[in-house]
Amino acid sequence: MIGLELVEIAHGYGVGERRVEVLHDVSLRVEPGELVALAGPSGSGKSTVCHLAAGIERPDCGTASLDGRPTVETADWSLVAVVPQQHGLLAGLTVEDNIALPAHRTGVDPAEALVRLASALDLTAFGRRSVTETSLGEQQRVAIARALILDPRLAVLDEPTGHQDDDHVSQVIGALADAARAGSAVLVATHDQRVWEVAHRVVRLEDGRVLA
Ligand SMILES: Nc1ncnc2c1ncn2[C@@H]1O[C@H](COP(=O)(O)OP(=O)(O)OP(=O)(O)O)[C@@H](O)[C@H]1O
Repeated sequence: MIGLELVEIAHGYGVGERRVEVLHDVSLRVEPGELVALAGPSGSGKSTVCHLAAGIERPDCGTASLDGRPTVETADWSLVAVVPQQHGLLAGLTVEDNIALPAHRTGVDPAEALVRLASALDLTAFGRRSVTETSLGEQQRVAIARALILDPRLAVLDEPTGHQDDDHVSQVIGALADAARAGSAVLVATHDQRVWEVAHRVVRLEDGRVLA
């Protein structure tokens, strides 16, 4: 078990008068097989929690760990995979090559998972197209497929339905629920009530604190 553990995290940005304290004493756990939604008003700190959970940043105080190991030391996408708000796709690559990138880097054959995820997320028709020739919603689904291609131990997704219409929201939610069923710990920062409805738990942040 174990999975993701954030323990008594405090985090902020800047120095001196420009210092902003963003998170205060945030503790949160996502077990393998669990889909947890992180809700809260704009500016409450959801993206900051995602960055720390995914190991993109190291917390000022407290710990962010996966199975007991700090996520900031985990560069392996089969362990921690992330969908940032800006998607982070490689512009020079096709849709398929972006999705398969974590597999290619680790020597895993992506063929079966690529077909499955492209179909589940309605990406099959333009797999060979450059990502620069796709819509923002399509790019977001490419980033989600890329995050899930190695069945990661932990997937962290920041507003993964933000650019989707209703049908594609259902597909994204289905893919995240499938990932959790397959054993991933899934943390989703989202304003989208449709994600809250399928999540095992909804954790609410306000002013950088977890509401009881
Ligand atoms: N690099 C940074 N430097 C300074 N302040 C920052 C930085 N990143 C975030 N902040 C501030 O931290 C607070 C929390 O931001 P964060 O992006 O985590 O919120 P959020 O809940 O994800 O918001 P949204 O729902 O609008 O995406 C905000 O007040 C934001 O202005």
